[in-house]
Amino acid sequence: MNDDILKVLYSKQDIDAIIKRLAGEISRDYAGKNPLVVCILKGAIMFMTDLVRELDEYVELDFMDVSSYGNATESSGEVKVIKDLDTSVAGRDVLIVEDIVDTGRTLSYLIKIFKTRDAKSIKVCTLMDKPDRRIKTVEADYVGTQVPNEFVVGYGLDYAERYRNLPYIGVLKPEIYQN
Ligand SMILES: O=P(O)(O)OC[C@H]1O[C@H](OP(=O)(O)OP(=O)(O)O)[C@H](O)[C@@H]1O
Ligand code: HPA
Ligand SMILES: [Mg+2]
Repeated sequence: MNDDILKVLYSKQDIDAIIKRLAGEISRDYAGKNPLVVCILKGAIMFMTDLVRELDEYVELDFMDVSSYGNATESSGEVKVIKDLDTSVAGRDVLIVEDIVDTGRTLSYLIKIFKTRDAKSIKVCTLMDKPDRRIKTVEADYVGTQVPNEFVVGYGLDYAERYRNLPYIGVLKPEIYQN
């Protein structure tokens, strides 16, 4: 295990089981719909690529890069679009794929944008939900698992751009970000 990790919350096997369940629900709900799956970079990259390989239906993929955390463990409060979609969402069934919903700022911003762009439907699939920290009232339609109010890293999630490539999700030792 990486020395900076206090404890592992979800092993790769745990994550795979969560993804299989979510993929079953999504495949059932989107049968015949050809949704546009929008991966929110960078955190959701591992989750999205594993999730779509478990889906039965045709999907299209696009990517949007938004950021509010910079190199910190607290949201700056301002969400910035760093890379926009290539695809028009007008008239499309959009499935936003997120790694984590924390304060909810990122998600509420994205939903607002996609509504103004006339998406036919907007749903959200998140691997993790951290409801204790919510500032914006927003809920995902598909939730992998709820996590406690701790800063988690791995499987796409970073602290200061590190730990994204860990194959598991763990809690970072507080001394790493307190120093
Ligand atoms: O609910 P919130 O408080 O808005 O937090 C959740 C968002 O924050 C993280 O992204 P971040 O801005 O760190 O960018 P990254 O995915 O590139 O790490 C995470 O991947 C979510 O997108
Ligand atoms: O717990 C977290 N870990 C990493 N990135 C995050 N972005 C929001 N919450 C988190
Ligand atoms: Mg981040």
